[in-house]
Amino acid sequence: MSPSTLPALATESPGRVLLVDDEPAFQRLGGAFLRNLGQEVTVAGDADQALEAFATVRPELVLLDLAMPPSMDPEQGLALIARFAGVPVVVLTGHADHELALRAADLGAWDFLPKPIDPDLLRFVVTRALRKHRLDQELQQLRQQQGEEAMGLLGQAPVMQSLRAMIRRVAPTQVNVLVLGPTGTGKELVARALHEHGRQPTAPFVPVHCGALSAELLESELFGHLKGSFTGAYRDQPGLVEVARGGTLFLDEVGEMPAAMQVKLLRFLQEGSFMPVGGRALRTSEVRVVAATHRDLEAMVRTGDFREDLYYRLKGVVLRTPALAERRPDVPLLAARFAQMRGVGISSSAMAWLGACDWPGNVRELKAVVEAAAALLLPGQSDLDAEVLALAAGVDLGPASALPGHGSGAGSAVGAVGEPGGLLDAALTELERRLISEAMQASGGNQSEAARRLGVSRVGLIKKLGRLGLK
Ligand SMILES: Nc1ncnc2c1ncn2[C@@H]1O[C@H](COP(=O)(O)OP(=O)(O)OP(=O)(O)O)[C@@H](O)[C@H]1O
Repeated sequence: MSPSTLPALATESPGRVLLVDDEPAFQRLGGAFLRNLGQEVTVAGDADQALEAFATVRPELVLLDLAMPPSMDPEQGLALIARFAGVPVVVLTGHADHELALRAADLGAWDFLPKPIDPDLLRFVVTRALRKHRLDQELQQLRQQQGEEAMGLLGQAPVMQSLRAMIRRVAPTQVNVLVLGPTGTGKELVARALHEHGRQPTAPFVPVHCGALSAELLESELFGHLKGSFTGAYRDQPGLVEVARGGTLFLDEVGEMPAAMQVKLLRFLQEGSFMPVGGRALRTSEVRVVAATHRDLEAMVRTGDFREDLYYRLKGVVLRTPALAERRPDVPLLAARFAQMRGVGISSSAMAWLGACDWPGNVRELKAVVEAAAALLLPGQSDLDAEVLALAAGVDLGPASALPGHGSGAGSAVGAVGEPGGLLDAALTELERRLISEAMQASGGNQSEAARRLGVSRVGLIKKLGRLGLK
C-alpha cells in the first residue's frame, strides 16, 4: 500500500505519540504535524524525559531519534528501545545510517524513518503503527477473554486474572492442588480447569463429595468393593480412584471427610495403593488429586479435626477463589454473561440493584437469581428488570429501602403478579423444585449439604422437600 492509499485516522480516536528528539526545530515542526493529523503528542528531549513520559503518558507509539544528549551516542538510543516494550518504536535516523537502522530493527524497533523526514511517509508510518498497536491490544484482550471463557471462570478482577494465570501454570504439572474459598466461588470450576488444561484432558475427571457420605460408604465409593463384602454388594464395584486413573480425582469438601477415611486417603496419596472394601490385595492407581473446601483446614488441623499429615499431602499448591464481595466490579459482568446464556438482557437499573446486593452465596447465588429471573420473564419481555430479579431472589420489594436504588412502586407490582394459584406461582414452584433437585443431586443426597448450597436451613429444606413431593 502506498502512503496516498492509506486513509488517515480521521474517524479513529487520537493516538498517544511520544516524540523523543533533542532538536527544538523538529520537536516543534514534527509535533505540530502529528497534532494536525489528530494525534496527542508528548515531546521528550532526552532519555530521562523519555522514560518518565513513557511511564506517565503510556504512549501507543514512540518516535525515537537515536542520537540524544548528553552523550549523543546512538548506542544509548539503541539501548532505550528495549525500555519501550509492548509499544511500536519508530527510529529516526540520518540518511546514511542504514546499519544503525538495521540494528535498531534487530533490537525490536518496528520501523525506521530517515531524516529529513518526508511528511507523507511520516503520516503513513504513524498511522500504520498506531493501527497495528491497537489491533495487537484488541487481540490480546480477545485472547484473554477466550482464556476466560475456555476456563469457564469469568471475572476481570486482578485476583481472577492471577487465579487463571496460576491455573495455567500449575495445570500441566502433576502436583496436588488444594482449592480454598467460600461456597459458590467456583472451586469446582477451578478443579475442572486444572484438569482441562492438564496433561490428560481426555482422561476422566471424577468428582467425589466427601461430606455427603458416611465413612463406610465413602470408602466403598473411593476404593470400590468386592462382591459379597457387605449386604447389597451384589457384584464387584471399582472405586472412583480407579475410574479416575490417569485423570483427576476431585475431592470436594475434603474438610468434611470422616476421620476414619482420612487415614486411608493418606495411604493412597503416599503410596498410590488402596484396598477395596472386602479385598485382600492392594491395588494401585495413578491420579492427580485436587481437593477443595470452604472450611479453614489449618484451623481444623489445630483443633485435631483434620489430620496434619493429610493436610500437607493435599496442599501441594494452594489456590484461592475469592468471595464475590472481594470483586464487586465483576458482578455486572457475570450477571450480563449469565443473562446472555439464557438469551435475555439486563436493564441498567437492574444492574445497579445487582451491584448493590451482598451475594453471600457468591457466584452460585448470583447465577441462580439471574437464571431464575430469566425463567420468570413474561412473554414479550426481553430484559431482566429489578422487579423480576428481586422476585427471583425472594426479596420482598416492599417500600423503597428494600431495593437499593429503586422506588416504592415496585412493591405493589410484586403483590399483583404473585397471586396464589396463578401462572407465576406455578413457575416459582417449578423453579424451586428444580433448584432443590439440583442441589440434592450435587450433594449426593445429603440434606445438610444441599441446604447449605441453597442457603436455607436443613429443617426448611426438609419441609420444602415434603411440600414439593421430592422426598
Ligand atoms: N468465576 C466464575 N465464572 C462463572 N461461573 C462461576 C464462577 N464461579 C462460580 N461459578 C458458577 O457458580 C456455581 C458454583 O460454582 P462451584 O460449584 O464451582 O463453586 P464451589 O466453590 O465449588 O461451591 P461449593 O463450595 O458450594 O461446592 C456454578 O454454577 C459455577 O458455574
